[in-house]
Amino acid sequence: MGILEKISEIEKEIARTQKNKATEYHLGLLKAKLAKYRSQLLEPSKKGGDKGEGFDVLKSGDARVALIGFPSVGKSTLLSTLTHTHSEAASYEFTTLTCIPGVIEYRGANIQLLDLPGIIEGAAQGKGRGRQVIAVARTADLVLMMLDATKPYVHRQLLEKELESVGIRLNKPKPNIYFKVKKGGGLSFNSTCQLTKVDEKLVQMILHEYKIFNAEVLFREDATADDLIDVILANRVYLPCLYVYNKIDQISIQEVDRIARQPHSVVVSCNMKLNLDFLLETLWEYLSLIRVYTKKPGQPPDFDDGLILRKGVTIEHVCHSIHRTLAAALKYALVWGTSTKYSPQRVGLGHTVQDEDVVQLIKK
Ligand SMILES: Nc1nc2c(ncn2[C@@H]2O[C@H](COP(=O)(O)OP(=O)(O)OP(=O)(O)O)[C@@H](O)[C@H]2O)c(=O)[nH]1
Repeated sequence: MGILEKISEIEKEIARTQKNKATEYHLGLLKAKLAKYRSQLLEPSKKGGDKGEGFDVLKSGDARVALIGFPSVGKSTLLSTLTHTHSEAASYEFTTLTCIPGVIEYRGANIQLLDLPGIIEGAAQGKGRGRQVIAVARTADLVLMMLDATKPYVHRQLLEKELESVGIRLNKPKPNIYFKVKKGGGLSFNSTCQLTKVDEKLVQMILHEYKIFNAEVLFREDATADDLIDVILANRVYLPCLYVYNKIDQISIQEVDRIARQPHSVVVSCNMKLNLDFLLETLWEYLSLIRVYTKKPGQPPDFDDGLILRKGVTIEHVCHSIHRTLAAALKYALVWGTSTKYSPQRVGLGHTVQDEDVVQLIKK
């Protein structure tokens, strides 16, 4: 019997067992067993055959959100409330074993939401499956860090540290440092502003640490040594992060108010369905999604089937998202909406569209 089957057996038995004084020990034992098997699943297998089991989830939909958080913060509850994929929620820890893709359908977009197992401390060092958790997070467009509003702030710091140590940078732009390894000529070091955190010597020492002796380095901002290292390693992932504080039904209104005012933070209660609309709106905003509607000549726009795109895209992207040959065949486009001065306006491939624009494509 595989671990997953053993777990499901125990789960069934727990569900069958009535909760009372007489069954207390039995239940306790079952839960302990369950926890043991579940923690085994969290460890990397020696045979190296644990690649599957829910972690290789295909990227689908218009955007992908990695849900990250400690056990029992309410991730499963959030998933089952917002998506159509059911994930078992329970009052004990480590309910979520596999990474179950749930899809949020919002404003016509499919936002893939991945429910990852609660990260444990030290996950970045390769302990348990935390490593894979982080691998999934790296492929996401956004990290949704779920926190328990009743728990201390240190939880958030721990998670941030975990992500940080595997090279994930949250809500931080890529350091504005130009860096290029050269074949010869030593180090050419320059900056366009005053540097208060590093100097040439430090930069040189860091580079030597990576066995780089010839390079061109240009600081375009007052960056730190850590920023430089990020640029040298070049394998960092810069992701927006939304902190979602759940269980606000358990804390005072003053506390809710204080948390809600923190940057990148949304307060919710999954159980009581409080503020979930605002969470979805914020998610949409953070993912930079827009909707563009197409219209055939002489017909009303198709508002049921919009195109889901990212902020900043042009008519060319609109064409590509319909058919790859369309851009080459385009004569011009007519656009109605906030991106134009008047509606309709005749525009070319380079025109940037905005949310809710209506586009009519005229072919040559
Ligand atoms: N008071 C309160 N409890 C909540 C809320 N949301 C979830 N819970 C409870 O928190 C417990 C854990 O919820 P889950 O959704 O299983 O948490 P999880 O993060 O998926 O936990 P793991 O699967 O162990 O990682 C359950 O008993 C939920 O009923 C909420 O908004 N308020």
